[in-house]
Amino acid sequence: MSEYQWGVLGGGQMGYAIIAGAINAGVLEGKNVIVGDPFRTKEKREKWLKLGATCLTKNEEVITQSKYLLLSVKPQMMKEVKDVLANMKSDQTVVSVVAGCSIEKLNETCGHAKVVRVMLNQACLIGHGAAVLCPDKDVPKCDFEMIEEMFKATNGTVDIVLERSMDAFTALSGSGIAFVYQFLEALSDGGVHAGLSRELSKKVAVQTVLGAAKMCEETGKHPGELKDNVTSPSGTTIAGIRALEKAGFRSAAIEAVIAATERCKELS
Ligand SMILES: NC(=O)C1=CN([C@@H]2O[C@H](COP(=O)(O)OP(=O)(O)OC[C@H]3O[C@@H](n4cnc5c(N)ncnc54)[C@H](OP(=O)(O)O)[C@@H]3O)[C@@H](O)[C@H]2O)C=CC1
Ligand SMILES: O=C(O)[C@@H]1CCC=N1
Repeated sequence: MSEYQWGVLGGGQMGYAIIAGAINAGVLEGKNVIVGDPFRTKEKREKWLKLGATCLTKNEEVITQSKYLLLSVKPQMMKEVKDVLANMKSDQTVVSVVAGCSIEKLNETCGHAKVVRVMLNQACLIGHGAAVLCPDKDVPKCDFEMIEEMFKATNGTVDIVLERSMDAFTALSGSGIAFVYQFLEALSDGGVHAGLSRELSKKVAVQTVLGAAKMCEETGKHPGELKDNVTSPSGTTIAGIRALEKAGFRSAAIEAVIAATERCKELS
């Protein structure tokens, strides 16, 4: 369990998912977390207080008191926080999840701090994220191991990758979970159209997606092979697959990842 102080700059969706996930997984304690955010709503502050974290509106105080700093502001907000980040010291490490923000840019912005770029998705809240880490060359081994341990506790997969692939991972993992949510919603809409109750349709759609993902993971088989196993000649599945193909389903999914990758490049 990390006894070091973790600072968070930007206590929104992703900052909360990462820290709450680590606390839930038992690798971090709320009392070691200090969050800098405007806290414009009472609800947001209360969510963090419930974790045992300290909430501050002065980012300077968060920076001076943190060994590790989770940078989780929106890319467009980087200019608002650059003055405080410039004061960071060489014994501090910034862990940035900011889409499209390169290690070079982080080094220019974060004073003398060491830098690790991370991408993942919000399922880290429940220990099922898909994380990729990209440490800068000068990150001390012990600091990187501490960070890696935290992300291993909150993600189903953790890989160390080259920085040039970060935009694609942002699309596949960070945004990809939303594409799956859309598919899930559409699947349960289909069930409702076929006469099922909304509640039961959603429940079965969720379990179906979960089951498909588990089958891919546990059998190690190609999704295409698993699909073939389901598809009886002249059966129901091939009728549905024909409809998906007619609507350009697979191409739409590919285009979604390409569009998100391109947008990530634009953000940088
Ligand atoms: N959302 C996701 O699933 C993922 C997001 N990311 C990345 O994480 C980052 C955060 O995204 P997300 O959590 O969705 O965004 P949010 O808007 O939910 O979180 C950003 C937070 O920063 C706060 N904030 C605004 N100005 C400041 C400031 N000057 N100092 C400190 N905090 C400030 C915002 O407050 P307020 O709302 O009041 O302005 C908000 O709470 C982004 O860079 C994104 O690319 C990466 C992977 C997945
Ligand atoms: O939509 C976004 O820009 C962020 C980055 C990845 C997921 N959400």
